[in-house]
Amino acid sequence: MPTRTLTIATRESPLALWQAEYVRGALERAHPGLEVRLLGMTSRGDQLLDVPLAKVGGKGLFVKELETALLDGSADIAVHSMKDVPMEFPQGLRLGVICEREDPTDAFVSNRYRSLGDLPGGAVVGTSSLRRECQLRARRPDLEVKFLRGNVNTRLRKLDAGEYDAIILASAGLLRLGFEDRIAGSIHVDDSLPAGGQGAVGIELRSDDGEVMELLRPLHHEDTARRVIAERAMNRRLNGGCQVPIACYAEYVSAGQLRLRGLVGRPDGSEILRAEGSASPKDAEQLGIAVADDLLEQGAEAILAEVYDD
Ligand SMILES: NCc1[nH]cc(CCC(=O)O)c1CC(=O)O
Repeated sequence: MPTRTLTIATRESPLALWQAEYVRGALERAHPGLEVRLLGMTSRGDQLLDVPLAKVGGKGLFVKELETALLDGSADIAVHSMKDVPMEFPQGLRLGVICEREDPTDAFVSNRYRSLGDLPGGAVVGTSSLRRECQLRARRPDLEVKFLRGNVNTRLRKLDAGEYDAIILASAGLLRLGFEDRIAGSIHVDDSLPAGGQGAVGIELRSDDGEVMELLRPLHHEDTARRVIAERAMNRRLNGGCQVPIACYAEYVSAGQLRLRGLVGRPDGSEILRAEGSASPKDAEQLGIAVADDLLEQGAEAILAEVYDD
């Protein structure tokens, strides 16, 4: 007899379901007798497929419905891609654990070309991420960037239909869904700095649910968490998320030192501000704030204000 049932609220895209199943498997392995079930739901971010996310406004387009399910008790935890999770949580909810990070890079995906450098002038590259777009345009102003949204499977289908010469996606999503053979190459973080939290899965729960928090604890990965904390602190200071031209990436340069790199750019690639710093992992939060402050001193605010007003 199961001693307890735990319900996971999840979006229904293939990637979201993979992540929820991953958490279900890890929880059931850690706690024999625990029965975990999935509660699938559709988010606004999944419905609004024909508009850039920067325009539909509001952060948390992918998490709001899941949070409602937590607050009304129909689910116990919500599983998220950390890069889609807003910086602040609603009253009564909190981030419980962050799981071990998958490959954090962006991937170059094409049926005809091997790398960004291999693309001829005028080639059409699909992405709707302002972060990817600004870095791409800065490096290759001769390419055409074309709008591309939809879940990972939809985006691959659009590439295969010939609408694009190449597309850029997170490596993590492709790897998780078994599409590693579609990755022509992962783009070095120097050339496409990832979004904060990219490749990491996080679990949200009710703040007062100590019992569920205890169940989640074995899934926590401290090294990943320190990196993601630094990245999110930078994003929080800049008031940005996945839908703005902000990128950041933290990595260990040694066991005792975390390095964070961040950038803010104009979507057209005409200007990119960069900053970096390092600190002890225990000071991850302050590291993120320091790198953000450096970017603000360089004029990040003006760039971000233009993007929000557009
Ligand atoms: N914004 C959508 C989204 N959220 C998380 C991932 C990929 C998986 C991850 O970063 O953990 C993706 C797709 C993509 O950017 O290609």
